[in-house]
Amino acid sequence: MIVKNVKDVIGTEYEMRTDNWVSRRVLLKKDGMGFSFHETVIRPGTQTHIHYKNHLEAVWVVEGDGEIETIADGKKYKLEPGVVYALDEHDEHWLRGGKEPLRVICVFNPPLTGDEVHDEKGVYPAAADAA
Ligand SMILES: CC(=O)NCC[C@H](N)C(=O)O
Repeated sequence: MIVKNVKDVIGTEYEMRTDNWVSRRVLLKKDGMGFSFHETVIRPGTQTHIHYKNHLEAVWVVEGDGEIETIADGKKYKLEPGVVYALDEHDEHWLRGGKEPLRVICVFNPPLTGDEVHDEKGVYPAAADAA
């Protein structure tokens, strides 16, 4: 069995920090679960273009506020604690932080290897490339 604490990821190579978000990647491909499992905090007032062409992601909002907008149809969804969204069609979207830090728990399938950040098109590389 694997038991970890997110506190042990903070400040390590598995905590990715960008201008718009910080992601603490607690379970990764190396853990052999078939998915990766992260805590992400989106900084207030930021806007991130995301298009996970190589992954499926589900997101559970636990704290804060924000918004997601799907680019194909311009639909906007308010993000608040309890909201879950799943990018089941690799949906290209804008992720916006609100007034308070937006804390979410996310799952990626296939799992991230650890150091992925969005490229200029909002994509994370496929796991084989990232390994
Ligand atoms: C919700 C979302 O996709 N935020 C960007 C970071 C991502 N959650 C990650 O953990 O790499």
